[in-house]
This record gives sequence, C-alpha cells and structure tokens, in this order.
Amino acid sequence: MDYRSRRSMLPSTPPAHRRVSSTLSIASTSSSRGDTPDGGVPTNITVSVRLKPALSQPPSSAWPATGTTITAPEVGVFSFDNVFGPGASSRDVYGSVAKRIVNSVVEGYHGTIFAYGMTGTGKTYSMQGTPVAPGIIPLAAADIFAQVSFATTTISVSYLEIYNERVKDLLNPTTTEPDSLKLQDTPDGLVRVRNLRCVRVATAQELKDLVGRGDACRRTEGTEYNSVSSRSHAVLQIFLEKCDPLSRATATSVLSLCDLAGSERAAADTERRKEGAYINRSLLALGTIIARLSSASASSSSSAADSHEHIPYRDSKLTRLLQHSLSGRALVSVLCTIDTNNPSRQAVAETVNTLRFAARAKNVAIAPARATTTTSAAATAAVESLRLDLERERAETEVLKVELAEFRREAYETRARDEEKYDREKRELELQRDALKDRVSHLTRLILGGGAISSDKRDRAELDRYKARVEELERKLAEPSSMPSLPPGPDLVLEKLKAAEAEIRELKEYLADKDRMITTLKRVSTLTTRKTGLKDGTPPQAADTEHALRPLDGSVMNINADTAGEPDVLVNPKVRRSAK
Ligand SMILES: Nc1ncnc2c1ncn2[C@@H]1O[C@H](COP(=O)(O)OP(=O)(O)OP(=O)(O)O)[C@@H](O)[C@H]1O
Repeated sequence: MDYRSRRSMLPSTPPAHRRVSSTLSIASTSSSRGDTPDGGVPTNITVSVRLKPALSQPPSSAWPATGTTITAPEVGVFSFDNVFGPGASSRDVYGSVAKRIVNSVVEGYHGTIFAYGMTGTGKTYSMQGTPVAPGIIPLAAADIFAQVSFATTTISVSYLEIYNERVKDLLNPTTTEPDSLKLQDTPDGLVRVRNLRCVRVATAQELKDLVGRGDACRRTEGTEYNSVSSRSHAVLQIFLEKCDPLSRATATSVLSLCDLAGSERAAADTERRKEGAYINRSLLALGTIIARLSSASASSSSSAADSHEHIPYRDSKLTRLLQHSLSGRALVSVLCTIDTNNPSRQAVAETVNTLRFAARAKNVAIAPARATTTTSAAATAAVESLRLDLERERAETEVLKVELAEFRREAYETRARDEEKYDREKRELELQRDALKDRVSHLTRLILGGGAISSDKRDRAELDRYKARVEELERKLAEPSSMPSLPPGPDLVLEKLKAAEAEIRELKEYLADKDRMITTLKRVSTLTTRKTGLKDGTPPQAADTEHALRPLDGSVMNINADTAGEPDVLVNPKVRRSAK
C-alpha cells in the first residue's frame, strides 16, 4: 500500500494525540500522528526519502525499497512516510512531500520543506528540477498562484543563502554590508532577516524568474561528487499576506523552501575543506536539534514547541533561521536524498547517516498553528484612537494640575490678605476698646468727682453709644464664616478669631462692670446731693429712696471717701474686697 492510499484510510478527524511509539531504532515506525494541520493538535514531521537514479550504471539492488521502507545493507529496515524509488517523477515527489503543506500555507499555516542529504544526491534537483521536470519550488509556485485570491492576498518573496555562516541576499547580491543581514525575532514568533530584500510578485512566472536570478548568484563549486555542488544553504521564503475584507485583519503565512548544502567528507582543497567544515557544523547543529526534539517528543506527550528542554537553535544560522519551523509551530516536510548507486564505504556510511537523520526527524512531534493575525486597519485605527484619547486626557490633566496650582496660590494669597485684614481690624478694635476704657474711666472720674450730675444724661447716652459700637464690632468679628474657604492646612484665622471672641467677651464683661459701677456711683452721688439738700431743707425724691445704696448683682463697691477722688476705683468682680 503506498503512502497516498494509506493516508486515505486515516480518519477524517484525527484523534487528539496520536503518538509515535517507536524509539530511534533503525526500524523506526513510520506511522504518523496524522499529518493534516489541525490547529495545535500534535502531529509529526513528514519524512520522505528519494533515491537518486543510476545515471551511468545499472540500478543497485543492494538497497531494496518499497513505498515507505528502505533496507540498508547490514543495517536494517527504515520506515518513512514516503520512499521514492529511482523512477519516481518530480511531480510524484511534489504531490506527496510538498503539496499538502503548500495548501496549508495558502490556508494560513506556516510550512517548511527542506532537502537534506549528501552532496550530489539530488537535493537541488528535487527542489528546483529542470525545465522539463520542474521540482518542488516551481510546482509550489504554480500551486500557490492557482489557489490564492488576489483580492485578499499579496505574495512576496525573499531568497537568501548561508555561506560559511554568513547570510547573503540572493535578490540583492550587491549589498555592500552583508553583516547588516542580521537574524531577528519578530513579534509573531518568526525569525526574519533584517534588511533582506522582499519582492512582491504577481505571477508564478515572476516568482520563478526571481528564483532563477537568485540561483545564478549562489555559491557553487565542483566537488568530488558534484560538478556544480551548492556550497551554501539556500532558503527561499514565500510570504502570503492575507487580509480579511471585513475586519481588515491580516495574517502572513510563510512557506520556507530550503535546499541545504550537502554533507561531505573532508576535501583536499583548503577552500573546500573550510566550506565543508561550516556546512558540516551547521548540519551537525541541525542534526543535534532534530535529535533533541525527537527525544523530547518521545519522552513527553507534548510537541516540540511545548518542550521545556533547551534546544540550541542559535548554534548555527541555519537552525536559527528555521527555529520557528523546527520548534513545532509550522508544518514540516523533510526530503532526504540518497545515492545508493555508489558502493564506496564512505558513500554507504553517508547514506546510512542520512537515513538515521531521517528516522530521528520522523519522531519529532509538532503542533502546527495558524499564522497569528496581526494588526488590522480597524485595530490600528482603534489603537490610534485610544492613543489620541490618552494623549488628550493627559493634556487635560496637565491643564487641571496647573489650574489647581493657580487656585491654591490664589486661595493662599486670599487667606493671607484676609488674615492681614483681620489683624488690622483687630488692631482697630483694640484701639477702640482702649479708647472706650479711657472714656469710661474718664466718666467714672467725673461721676466720682460729684460734679457730673448735670451731665448724667449725656454720659448715659455716650455710654450707650459706646456699647452699641462695641456690639457692632463684636458682630463683625463674629463673622469668620463669611471669609472665603481656605485650602487645607493649619487654620490660623479660625484660631485668631476664637481668641478675639474670648477677648470680646472679656471686654463685654469689663464694660458691664463699668456700667454697674457708674450706675451705683450715680446713686451715691444722688444720695449725697439729697443729704446736702436736707441739710439745706430740700425734700428727698420718692423714686430715689428705692435705690438707696444697694450694690448691683455680682459687684461689690468699695466706696471710700479717701479713695473717691482716685481714678481707678473700678473693681474687677473676680477680685472681691470686703467693704469697709
Ligand atoms: N532524481 C534525479 N533524476 C535525475 N537526475 C538527478 C536526480 N537527482 C540528481 N540528479 C542529478 O545529479 C546531479 C547532482 O544533483 P544535485 O545537484 O541536485 O545534487 P545536490 O544534492 O544538490 O548536491 P550538492 O549538495 O553538492 O549541491 C545533477 O546533475 C542532477 O541533475
């Protein structure tokens, strides 16, 4: 049963997780976890082997092969997804190795196809083909352009080679600064080459022409096994940027087609040896990573992408560039080319090594996922609108901050002005109070002097005016709430007002005492006058007898003839003196 008929027997919906049970034994099981992209469900790398036809001698029967197995002499049977005999056409190879991945890329997945094998075994032939027998690259180009809708998809291409661990832009070979072609991670998890030329193409022919121009710039040399041996790894990347017409969201899927340099034994030529060392080093790095991913996949239920094991992708430019594909988020198909017609021990050993590499690759679990949707025009507009909102609010906040600072400054200035005004008024009040005290003392002296009877009414009116004035001042001072509200901080004004109120109260009491004292003194004065009148024969007034020398509440008089002439006879009621 060939691979295609075997595939048709697979359930249409693969089980969530079908693991390969084989270890890295030579007869590794080729059964797969399903090889359709199913959005994160683990599957396996597709691994195929292609035998190079014998070009000049009869085909070797030492490596019997079926559709999925190949037996290495003295080693054993290897099983893969596909084993293509020497008679397989490039179209057959494309149909089984690449077509499904190409279709998946058109649907939005990332896909990688690479050719691996010893030098001269047919990697470039399989990838490029010939005009009469086109290989994977031209067939993939034709397939892509036949499937995509140009209303929603744009296609662009980059083409590079890695030669002696340096990246060269095959679409811009004259670039003067090859070191500027640095590998870097992109936000959507891919690894891209900075400054690499990426050319938009409108037809499959344009794409093929570009590849042809790039191939002309590839580094090739004659080697023991291949007169035009590729001395570099070539990576062609086809980017499909699909735009959703409704949401304007875009997603870019990438098809990477890699024609690796061939592994080989040390050459006699120094330059070839140096190239060979670089080639072997990067292939060794690739082999190591495949081995790690293979054992990680075998020992856990997760895909390579979910493995926590350190994978040394940065050990070479090749593995770094293929990091995204190897780490399990892309569909991967490996085509291993072998030449079983060369009976030399070295060639046989190389072929067995290639098969071992292929067996390990077959064990690597992957979990392909669709390319992440990147910013759409609508999303960009929304983000831009939010950014503008944020900026506007920031500007408003700044204005409010300035206004608040201004308000505070004004409030403090107002408070300072009010305090000053209050202090001024208080000082005036104190002056008035002092003047009142003086006035009251003066009146007291006059009354005590006994000559003020005639001015009694005038004095009383004057005192009343003083009282009214004091009350008016009190009212004014009792109006702190009418002052503007103050910003936070110690409220000195209120404290001062409280103190002033206490002072006013004291002044009121003081004036009340004075009032009582004056009234009493007036009565004394009246009695004295009557006494004098009696002596003179003048009768006493009835009303006046009711008020005979009765002290007012709360005050004690100290009327002493000796002190009557003294100005300060007012006694504070809190300091009582016994009347003589
Ligand atoms: N399947 C095939 N059918 C016909 N000719 C083939 C096939 N495979 C390889 N060849 C021929 O073998 C020669 C070497 O092949 P190719 O250049 O593809 O090898 P390679 O693996 O790319 O070598 P290198 O790694 O040295 O570049 C070429 O002349 C090519 O045409």
